[in-house]
Amino acid sequence: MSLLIKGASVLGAEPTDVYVENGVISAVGRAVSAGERVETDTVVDADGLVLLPGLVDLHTHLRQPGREDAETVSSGAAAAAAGGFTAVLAMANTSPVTDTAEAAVSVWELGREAGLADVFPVGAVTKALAGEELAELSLMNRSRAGVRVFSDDGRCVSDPRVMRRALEYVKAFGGVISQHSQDPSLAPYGSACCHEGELSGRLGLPGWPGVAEEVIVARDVMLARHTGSRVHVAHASTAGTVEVLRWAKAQAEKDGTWAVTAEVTPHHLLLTTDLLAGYDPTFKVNPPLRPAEDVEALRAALADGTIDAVATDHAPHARQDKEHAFVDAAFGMLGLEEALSVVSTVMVSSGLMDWAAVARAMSFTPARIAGLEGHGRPIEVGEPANLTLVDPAATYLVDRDRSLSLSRNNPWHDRKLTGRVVSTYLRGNRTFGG
Ligand SMILES: NC(=O)N[C@@H](CC(=O)O)C(=O)O
Ligand SMILES: [Zn+2]
Ligand SMILES: [Zn+2]
Repeated sequence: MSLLIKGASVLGAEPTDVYVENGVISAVGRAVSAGERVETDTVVDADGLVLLPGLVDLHTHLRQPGREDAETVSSGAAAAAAGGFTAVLAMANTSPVTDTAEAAVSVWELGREAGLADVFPVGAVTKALAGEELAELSLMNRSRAGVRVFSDDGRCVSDPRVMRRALEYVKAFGGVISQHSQDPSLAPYGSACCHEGELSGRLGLPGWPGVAEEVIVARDVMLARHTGSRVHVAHASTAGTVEVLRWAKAQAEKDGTWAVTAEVTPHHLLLTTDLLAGYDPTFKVNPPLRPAEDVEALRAALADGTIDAVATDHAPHARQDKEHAFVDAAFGMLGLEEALSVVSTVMVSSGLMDWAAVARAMSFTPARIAGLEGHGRPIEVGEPANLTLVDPAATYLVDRDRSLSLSRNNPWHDRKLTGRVVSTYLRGNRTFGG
């Protein structure tokens, strides 16, 4: 099995050829197609296209087990491949929760069977996400699924004593706690359903102030420093969080004994709270969409590296859970298929980031944070051919009905985006596109 990708701009640099044999990159350079290696099973003309390392999503919700009507591991992996992802981390808030080694291995195996993207289960921090007793962190880590990222996402590990113990525990095997930062006494789950501000008052919706995120981020970086461990801030959404991160990263660098990393979602990079004026539950998400000042701060933080990664927080929901009055609808929106296009539109077209920076934020760094092998690797000889081809000039209108996800809660429907995934390869096998 061999594949020749001709004339691709690797990470936005001068066009070159990439030759793949048996799932591994075997040559890179302009001479490849001119030389002796013309006998290739598949030749892909990549003129005008950008070649990136396969994207890695630190934050995906697949709904298997429990809500296979909203998403399965297989449908989610198909959506991931369509979005240019070759690896996704599947959050633990399934039913039952991924809080045992058996549950983690089962998700991992479903991913293997689907064969469309590598699916790495995230383990719960606490049993049943109840926030009280630590889950089987070490057993999940030592299982075949090799879990390194733990999160109660959907819920905050709000008890500081539990968070401290979790950080101490994962330190032993180089794990990381990904925190859904929401102080439930400042922003009660379920009821606080949009950004607290002038608009929430006018709409009569109970709000969730930015400080409910910021106090947890501030607390957690101090706990990470105290324990000498690693914390990852999931879906950062406010300018205040960015300020705390800036300070904390400078301290962590000085100390060299602990670490804090952070992700931002595509929707928090583009959408603002005023979309809620129409009461459309598609835009109901946790953390909520914020005002334009926060969006600006998040873009700047991603561009300067204060925020390390883009992660989708792909959160599929069945129609019957979304089609309700705003206050009663489920939280969450789809994200896998359009993530690269949103980043391209918001960050690349504006000149805030180049393609090398996109590769860092959507592949190299997330793979490093999650401790993945074989993903987020440079496009070099000997590396696994996990690759994504992007047409940087393609402009298209998003159509939610063309999605490979089983759900339709797509916030990008009818929006014009620039930059589109053309094809995705997992170890040299095409998992999406032509
Ligand atoms: N983001 C959301 O609004 N919802 C997520 C949970 C979460 O990420 O907090 C979900 O599981 O649906
Ligand atoms: Zn969350
Ligand atoms: Zn989430």
